[in-house]
Amino acid sequence: MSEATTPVANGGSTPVHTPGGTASQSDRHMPSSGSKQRRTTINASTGHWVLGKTIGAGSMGKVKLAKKLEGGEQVAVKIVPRQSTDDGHHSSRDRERADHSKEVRTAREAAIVTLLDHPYICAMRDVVRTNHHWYMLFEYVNGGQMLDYIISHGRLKEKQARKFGRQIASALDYCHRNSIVHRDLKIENILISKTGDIKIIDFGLSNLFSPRNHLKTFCGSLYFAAPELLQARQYTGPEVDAWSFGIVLYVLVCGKVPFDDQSMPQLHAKIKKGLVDYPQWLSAECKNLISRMLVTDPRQRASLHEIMNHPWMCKGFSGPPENYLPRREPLQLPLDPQVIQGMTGFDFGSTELITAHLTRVVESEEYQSAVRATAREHSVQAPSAEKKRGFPGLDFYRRRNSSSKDALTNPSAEGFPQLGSDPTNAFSPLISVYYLVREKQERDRLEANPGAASLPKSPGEKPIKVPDLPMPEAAHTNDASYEYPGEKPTGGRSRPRARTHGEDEITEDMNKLNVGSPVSVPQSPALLSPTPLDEQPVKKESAGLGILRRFSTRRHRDPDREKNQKQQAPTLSVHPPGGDLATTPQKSFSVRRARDRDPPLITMIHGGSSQPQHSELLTPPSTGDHRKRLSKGLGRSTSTSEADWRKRQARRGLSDGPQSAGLIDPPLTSGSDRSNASVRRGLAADTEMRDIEQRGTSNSRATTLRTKSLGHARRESIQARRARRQEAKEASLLEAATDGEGYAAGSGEIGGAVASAENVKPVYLKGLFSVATTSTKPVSVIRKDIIRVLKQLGVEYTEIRGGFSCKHKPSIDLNKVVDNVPQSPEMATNTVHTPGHRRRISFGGLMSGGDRDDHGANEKLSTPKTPTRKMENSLTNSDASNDSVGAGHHGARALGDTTTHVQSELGGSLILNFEIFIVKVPLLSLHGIQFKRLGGNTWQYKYMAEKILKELRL
Ligand SMILES: Nc1ncnc2c1ncn2[C@@H]1O[C@H](COP(=O)(O)OP(=O)(O)OP(=O)(O)O)[C@@H](O)[C@H]1O
Repeated sequence: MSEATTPVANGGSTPVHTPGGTASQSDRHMPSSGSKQRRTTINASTGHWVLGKTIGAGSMGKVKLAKKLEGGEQVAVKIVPRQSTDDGHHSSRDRERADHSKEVRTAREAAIVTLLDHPYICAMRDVVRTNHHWYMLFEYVNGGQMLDYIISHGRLKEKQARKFGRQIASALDYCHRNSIVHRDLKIENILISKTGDIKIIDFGLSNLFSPRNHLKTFCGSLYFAAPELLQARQYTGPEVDAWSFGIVLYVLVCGKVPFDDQSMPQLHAKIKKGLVDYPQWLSAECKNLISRMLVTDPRQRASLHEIMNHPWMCKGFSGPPENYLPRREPLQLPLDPQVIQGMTGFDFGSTELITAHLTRVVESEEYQSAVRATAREHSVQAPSAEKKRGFPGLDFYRRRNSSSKDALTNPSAEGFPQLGSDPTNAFSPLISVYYLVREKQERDRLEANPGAASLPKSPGEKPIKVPDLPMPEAAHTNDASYEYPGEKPTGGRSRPRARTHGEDEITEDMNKLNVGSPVSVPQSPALLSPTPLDEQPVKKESAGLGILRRFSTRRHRDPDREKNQKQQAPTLSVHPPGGDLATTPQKSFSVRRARDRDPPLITMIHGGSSQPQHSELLTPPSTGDHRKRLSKGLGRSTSTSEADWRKRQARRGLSDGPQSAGLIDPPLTSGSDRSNASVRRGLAADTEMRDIEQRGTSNSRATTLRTKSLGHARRESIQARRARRQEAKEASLLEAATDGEGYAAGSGEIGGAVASAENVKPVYLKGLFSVATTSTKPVSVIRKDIIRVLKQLGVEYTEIRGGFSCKHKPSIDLNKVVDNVPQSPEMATNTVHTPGHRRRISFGGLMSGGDRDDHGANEKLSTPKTPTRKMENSLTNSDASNDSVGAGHHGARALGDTTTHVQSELGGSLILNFEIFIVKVPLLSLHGIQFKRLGGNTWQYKYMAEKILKELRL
């Protein structure tokens, strides 16, 4: 039913509330009932946005590009359907529960992210909730995913990894000091901006934490999940992010995940044991840091503070990364009622309750003694720099940083300030949110009136008018928990992502503080009232499978539930992207629906023991000087992101921003990274070659790669002049062809689109290319090569502006083979029906639907017994997918074996949708190719990208 025909509270006559303002009411005039029209515009408080092409998809929904009518600003819109469309597969109760869970998670993500202001966290611009959807408008991050980066480059040099690592640390520290834990940090949730800086996305599993309480929701992706999660232990919060960060760092520097196994139980066991294999090329410092992060005992694990101060992190920099926390003073009474008003979207209860409880916290002896202690500390140290980092002690840095030996041996807690001891940082969620709301209001105020003075110093000042954040109707039940009740049900996501074995039960801080009774909070934040938008519910689309999501033990753990799941699971099908622009009045958008409507046939790519498997596939070709040269932008000390952020801050007049001298990463001066570079390069190259040989991708590949890395530079020097001449010619043409975001005139699908330089999109990603992805060949040759390789690999493609829209689809209907599949998925081998190429390609477990213990022969066609199961290797909410797990059904003890469910979505995950763009690398006389995954399994995608690159021989 279209939204226009669904009577909703507040209908079109009531202003739509958003965190950023009030949306316009024009949506109420959208087409009426039964219309198949899909939304093409969004009216939000920030303006009118025209939806463009789909740029990503996850388990919550799809992400589309949108352009502002006024001014052309672009944003990424995460479109989250509010009603599950798993018709016939779930009982209505299950569906309701799932929808409710999804609702509160989305509301929480919106509520949290809208308050954050950090250069390395993807900012939310606006949010609109309609009858059927949430539209979350984020800043558009157009540099691709970190995953793509790793695929193109393989493992990173430590210096490059350090840059990213510092940015991740900065963002996490900022979150943690605001009482927010991300809980789903993984390589896929790290995007790269056009300036080469990271942006963390997807706070859908984030939550508030209290240093004095515990969470117990089991969520995240298995490969990145901390051992305590697998053991169903309660946790405070930051420590699980620290573990995930350790995994991410390992992936960055090693090009593979540290814990991997085809067998789910084995994988669980490996994670719990925490035995990590460190490649020999890794520096001792890097190894030490990762080993401090991947400590199975969370109490012994490095805190963010230790991580940020670790010698490896600080190498070449003047100190730990900046965390961009604004300067804060301890709270004093009276509280600002306007700020309190802004906290009502946060599940803390009414304004009266919030005021009462916050007052109690501020008056509590614990808070007051923390204030006194902090004041004492600050009085004996240089205040500004340390405070800006949120760290209390300068001598502490000196101590930790003065001796790498010290830092390498001491446990995390020793000598480090503990979260919760600083009245301005993570003392309690209530206090953190108070600061965040106040700072957000201040930013809004300064944006609206750039000349305005900074924060009002007293609550007596005239309050700033901010929009209300009313609760959604579905969310007015609650208890004294910071964890939304929606933690219980899993969430009706098209692909459940949040996995939990329990519900967090954080008792309100005041209990622990002895200042009063627990806060009674309403259920979930409501950011918006519904507005009558007419639209087709966005259908599910498979994409964004976690890098780790490919296993499941569920069917082996509980046959009954397995059967149940099979019955309930959606049939194998690929849904068209419902939100695409079939009816858009904006002719300027791309229409790319056909690829998603194709039948759910699977092209079975071959597997074989000789083929690369999972994480090993991440190991890249070796790189040479050429790559080094190309990559030199990565070590920039002050990123454009930071610069942008600073500019914003400066505009706002927030002098306490990150612009403080000395706090920003200085230019890299240390030669230590370079000193052993050649040795390490050699080692790395050798190791890579060994890897390549071991995994059987053929010696010729190794040779090719090695030759390429050396030969490419030579070739380039010869061809450089010619290319430069070409470049000048092309430059004028490029400008006109840069709109590769779906706003191109006409359909956006153009024959022979990249036949000439005219359609080549220049990218300013210097440093984000490697030998494997760049070439001095003319565009026309690259285009022909790509077409040749795509045909050779049986990839369907359509030429689009600047590149190719590709689909690699199954050629076998899994429904027909479902009963014949062997149990063993991990050595899945399938036959590729590609003309002239019978290849053996292993999905490396991506087809896994069961564990290894009962697997069959390697060469068998291996697909999950239940084709509709997801192959994700994510952890599943106890309530997710209507499967209770953990204590409720199997007992927490058995969590390791029972809580990770098969969540197959074969149809979606085996159909790869991706794009290849031929791009121009400015100044370097090169063209590069960029991959972008739109949907399908990560590993399959990774393999395909590697395969194409290899065959292209750029
Ligand atoms: N701000 C953005 N700019 C550009 N692309 C984005 C942005 N946000 C998301 N995407 C793309 O959309 C994909 C899905 O986004 P996101 O991870 O937020 O969705 P999700 O449904 O929560 O995913 P998951 O299944 O991992 O939980 C991302 O992997 C990315 O490719």
